[in-house]
Amino acid sequence: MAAVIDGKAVAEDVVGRVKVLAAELRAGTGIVPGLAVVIVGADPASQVYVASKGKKAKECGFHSVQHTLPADTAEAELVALVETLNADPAIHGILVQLPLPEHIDSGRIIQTISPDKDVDGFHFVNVGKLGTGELATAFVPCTPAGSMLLIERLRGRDLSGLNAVVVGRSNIVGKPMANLLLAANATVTIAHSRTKNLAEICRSADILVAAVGRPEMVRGDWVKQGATVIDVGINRVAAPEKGEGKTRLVGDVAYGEAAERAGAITPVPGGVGPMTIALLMANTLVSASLAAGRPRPAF
Ligand SMILES: Nc1nc(=O)c2c([nH]1)NC[C@@H]1CN(c3ccc(C(=O)N[C@@H](CCC(=O)O)C(=O)O)cc3)C=[N+]21
Repeated sequence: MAAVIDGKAVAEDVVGRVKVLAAELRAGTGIVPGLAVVIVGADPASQVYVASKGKKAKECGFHSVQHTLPADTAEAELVALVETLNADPAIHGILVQLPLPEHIDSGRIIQTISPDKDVDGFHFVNVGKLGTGELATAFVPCTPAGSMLLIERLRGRDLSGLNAVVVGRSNIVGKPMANLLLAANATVTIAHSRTKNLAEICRSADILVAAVGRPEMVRGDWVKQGATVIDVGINRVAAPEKGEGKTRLVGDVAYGEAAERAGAITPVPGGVGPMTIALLMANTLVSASLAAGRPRPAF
């Protein structure tokens, strides 16, 4: 049976370090890390995530602001808000919650965020740095960065000789995850919905990362004996066994089956999700430290 990777505990560990470093920064320079979260529209799931980001930022001793804009906000207005935040010296991290309403070009909004405040790591400058291995100065997207910290704790920082398979090719998770694994010397395959022999390719993985957004798509017999399985999926599905209209969260991996073969596996919830928020705090602390002219803290 697989060891369960306690993402919540590792996230608390990361947040604990952020708190200490934020207090040191404040004592040494008077600078308080500032995080601005922008949400457009009232999607209930998005509001829950945004609230937990604000709560965690306060817990870290950060200056935390939230801008909630109506769903019909014009693109130009959102651009103007981002430009104001870019120019605000009290703000070191800007996160515009995705997805945005259809009438707004999210690419344009992301590229408006100053690369120095792009704690999501979505700006071309940060994507390019990650792609060229300039990890020492990049902001790396929080979900892959958090997943990588979990992998590091289990398998070390050097993944030479190990096969890693990433299922999913999004700009937010799949592609940056593959780049991080490659930077750690793993042999990396990116698989996706059009891949032939998906099960067979997954079975070659010593490290299997599932980020497809399809509930329980990765089955137990896709998992190599002893593999490290990182489940990035968060899918809300009906749970009639809990009562009428009830739901539960499942990942992109069929957990019970996969746990019989994996060496270690992340649960959902309590795996990658808490790490995503912890790395957002870490990125904001890094940004504030750099703005203060201090060396970049490592996580
Ligand atoms: N610009 C942008 N950056 C993001 O990082 C971003 C975003 N937009 N849009 C939405 C997604 C989603 N996301 C999550 C973060 C934490 C949990 C999390 O903490 N989940 C917990 C609890 C889940 C629950 O109970 O609902 C867990 O997995 O244990 C989940 C999802 C960040 N996102």
